[in-house]
Amino acid sequence: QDDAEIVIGFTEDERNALLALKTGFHNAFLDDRWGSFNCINWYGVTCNGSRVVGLTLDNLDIIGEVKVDALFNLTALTILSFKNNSIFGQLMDFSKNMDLEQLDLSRNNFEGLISPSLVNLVLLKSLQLQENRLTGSIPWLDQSSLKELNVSNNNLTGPIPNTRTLQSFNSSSYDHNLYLCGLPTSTTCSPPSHVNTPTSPNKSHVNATSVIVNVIGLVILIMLLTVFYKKNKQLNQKIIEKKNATLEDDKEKGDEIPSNVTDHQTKEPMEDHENLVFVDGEPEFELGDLMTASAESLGKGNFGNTYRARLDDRRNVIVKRLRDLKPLSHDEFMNQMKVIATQKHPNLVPLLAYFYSNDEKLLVHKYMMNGNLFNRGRGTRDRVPFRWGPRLAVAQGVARAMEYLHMNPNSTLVPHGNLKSSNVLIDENNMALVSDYGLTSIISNTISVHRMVAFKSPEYLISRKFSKKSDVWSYGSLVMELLTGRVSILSVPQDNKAVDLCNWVHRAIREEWTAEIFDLELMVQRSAIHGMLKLLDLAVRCCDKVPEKRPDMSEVVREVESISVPNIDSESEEDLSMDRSLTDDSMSATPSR
Ligand SMILES: Nc1ncnc2c1ncn2[C@@H]1O[C@H](COP(=O)(O)OP(=O)(O)OP(=O)(O)O)[C@@H](O)[C@H]1O
Repeated sequence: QDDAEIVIGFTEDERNALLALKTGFHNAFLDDRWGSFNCINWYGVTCNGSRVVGLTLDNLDIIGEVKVDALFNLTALTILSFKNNSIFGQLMDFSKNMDLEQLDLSRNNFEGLISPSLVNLVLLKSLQLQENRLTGSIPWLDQSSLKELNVSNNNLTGPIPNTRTLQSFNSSSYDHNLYLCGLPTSTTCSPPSHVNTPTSPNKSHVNATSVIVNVIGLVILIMLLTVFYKKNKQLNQKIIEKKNATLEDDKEKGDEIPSNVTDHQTKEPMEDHENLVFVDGEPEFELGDLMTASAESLGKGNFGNTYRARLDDRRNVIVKRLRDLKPLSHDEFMNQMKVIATQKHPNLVPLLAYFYSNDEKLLVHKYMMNGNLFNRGRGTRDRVPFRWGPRLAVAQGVARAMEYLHMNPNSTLVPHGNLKSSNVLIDENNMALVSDYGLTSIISNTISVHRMVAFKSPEYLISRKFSKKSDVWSYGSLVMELLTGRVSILSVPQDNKAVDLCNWVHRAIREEWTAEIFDLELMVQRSAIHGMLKLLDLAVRCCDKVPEKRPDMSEVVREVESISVPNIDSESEEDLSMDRSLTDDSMSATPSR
C-alpha cells in the first residue's frame, strides 16, 4: 500500500465519517481543508492518539444536511460543536457517542424531535440546542452531569419533564417555544389536548410527528382565534357597560386613558389588544371571520407559519403567525406595523391588517394567486413555459419595489434583508410583488442573523455589517436565478441542487463556459440574447464582493428598464408561437393601473 494512504491520527472509519459529513455540508472552506490522511491538517478536528475526540465547526456558514447516523463511527467524540451555521436535517442519533461531554448545535436549522438518545449520555455536561426548528417534547434528561442547557427558540411543545436536572435550569433555557409548559416556566399546562407527553420516539415516528405538529400549529391558531373572538365579545359587552363610568373615573383620578393605536378604533380603545387592526382604516372582516374560514397551511417560513384563509365572501387572505420576534411591547409592535403599513407600491405585497396579543402576533396580507417566483421557475407537469419577457418583467418589478424601499424617506425599515425568490409573489395579472419587507425591524437580531439572506452577503461574513448594498447583492443573485433557471442557495438552502449563484456565474465567466449559464428555456429566443447578456452583466455587478462597487437600486432600475423585450413577431422563433398567449403577452412589467 502507498504510504500516502496511511491515515494518521484517526481511524479509517472516522476519516470516512468526516468525509461523509463534508459531502453533506457543501462548504468550500472545508472542501479545501479536509482530505489529507493526517488528522492534524483537518480544520476543526481534534485527534488524540488515533481517535477523533473533538469536532468544532462554528460560524463557517455551512449550508448543508447532516444525516441522522452521521456520528455512528465517531465513537470517541467528547466535544461536538456546529454552532451558528445553517445545517438542517433531523438531530443526529448519539447512541454511539457515549463519551460526549459538550454538544452545541445552536443557531442552525435542525428540525424534528430532540433525539431521545441524549438521555443515555451520562457524561454530558452542556447541551445547547437553541435557535433551531426542533419540535415535539423534551426527552427525559436526568443525568446529574448536565450543568448547562438551552433549548430556547425552537418549536417544542408539551410539559417539561419533571426531572431534577431539567427542573434545575432557569426558565430562560426554555424561552420562545411553540408551547412548552410547566415548571420552571411560568406557563401552566392546561388545556393539554394538543400537548405531547415525553416519549422515546422511534425513527418511523419522526415524520408522522412533524406532520402532527404542523396540524397542531393550525389547531392552536384556530383555538387562539376562538378564544380571542369570545373574549372580544365579552369585552365589547363589558366596555359598553363600563366605558362611561371608567372614563369618568379616570378623569377624576387624573389617570391616563389608554392611548389609541389606530384612528378607526377611537371609540373603544381596549379593542386594540383583541382585534385586527386594518391598514386602510375600515375593518373588512374580523378575527371571528378568520376563525370560521377554511385554512390551508402554505408552509413554515423562517419567521412563522403561513396560512391561506378563505373567508365567507370567498376572498382569500394570507395569515402569517410571526415567531422569533424582538421582545416588543404592544405599542412598539404597533408603531413598527404602522411604518410597514405606509410602504405602498404596486410591486409590494399589500399588508391588509395586523394583530397583537401577548401570545400571538399576526400579519394579514393580500393573497397572490399565482404563487411565488421560486415555484414559477420550477417544472411541474402543467408548467407554462417561463420565457424572457415575463422574466425580464419580474426583474424590473422587483427592482422597482426595492428602489422604493431604499428611497422612501418615511421608512426606517431598509434594507429588506430577505430578498429571495420565495418572497417574490405573482399576482392575478402576473405581476411580481415583493413580500416580507419590514421584518428586519421586528425579528429578533439573533434570528435574523441566522436566517435572513442579507446576513449571508460577503460583507456580513467579513465585517458583520450589512446595508442597502446587501439587498443589491441579493437582487443580483435573484436575477441570476431568473437567468440560469438554477436553484439559488439563498432561496432554498436545503435543496441539494442549490448553488451559490454569484460564485457559480463568476466562475462560468472566468473559465469561459458562458454558454452554459442561461436557462435552455431562454435560449430558444435568439433575439433576446442581447437583453439577456445586458441583464447578466448587471447581475454580475450587483454581486460584486465589494459592496461599494455594486450599483444602487436606482441605477439598477434605470438599467433594467432600458432592456427591452424584442418584438417576437419579427424573429424566426417559431417554437414560441404555441405558448405566447400564456406567457409573454400575459406577463406585464408595468402595473396595469
Ligand atoms: N401573500 C401571499 N400570497 C400567496 N402566497 C404567499 C403569500 N405570502 C407567502 N406566500 C407563500 O407561503 C409560503 C410560506 O411563506 P413564508 O413567507 O412563511 O416562508 P418563505 O418565503 O418560504 O421563507 P421566509 O420566512 O424566509 O420568507 C411560501 O411558499 C410563500 O411563497
